[in-house]
Amino acid sequence: MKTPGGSDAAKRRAGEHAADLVTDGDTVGLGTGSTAAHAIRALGQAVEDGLDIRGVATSYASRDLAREVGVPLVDLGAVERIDVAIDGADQVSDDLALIKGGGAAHAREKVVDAAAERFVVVADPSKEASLLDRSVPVEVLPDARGTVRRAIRELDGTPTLRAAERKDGPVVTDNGNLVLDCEFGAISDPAALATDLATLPGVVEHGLFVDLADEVHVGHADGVTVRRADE
Ligand SMILES: O=C[C@H](O)[C@H](O)[C@H](O)COP(=O)(O)O
Repeated sequence: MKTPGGSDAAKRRAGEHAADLVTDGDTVGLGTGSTAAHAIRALGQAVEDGLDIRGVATSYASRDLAREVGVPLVDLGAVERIDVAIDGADQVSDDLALIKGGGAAHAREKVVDAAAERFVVVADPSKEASLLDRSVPVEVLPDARGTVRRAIRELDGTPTLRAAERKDGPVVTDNGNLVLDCEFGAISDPAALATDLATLPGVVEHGLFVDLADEVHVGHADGVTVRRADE
């Protein structure tokens, strides 16, 4: 689930800074969420100014925004390689592990972000943490919600079915599935938890992104700081 907060100016600085990395001919992964949206808008402006790229959307929302601002799109199913992906995060740890999926887009985001030669995370300072401790979104097949809920409890997690805000009933993802937001407290070993979650039957994808981010661009009042995985 989304945590409210984070300055929009900081998100915009991060998004625009990351969009500057994109060069002519690139296939670009277009992340989902309020921070990635700033990057998509900046890319739309760059395309208007002559940049030649094609975008790969990670959700209906990023696809619609890309169309609105004039970023040419290609279907994920038609690409084998992505040059750079720009995507937001709900939380970023010191070692660049991420929690994503506040907008329930993490399944497609993970495919796109993992396929990118360069995966750039954009964030505001409210997303930074030494250890991940937010709830982990887990997308599940609708008929597996009960069995996965039980399995999450056996992993010492507390699952909550994500409810829709302007519709009765649960959130249904772009893929037609449901989301369990799973509380694990402070996650000392995200890689181990990621493996445990990935092996549960009925789990389509979870929102732990471990060893995927190449760099994180964090917007501040007076500029942008960049942290790299190889530093
Ligand atoms: O499912 C949504 C995505 O993982 C978003 O990238 C994430 O929730 C961050 O979104 P925002 O930039 O709006 O905080």
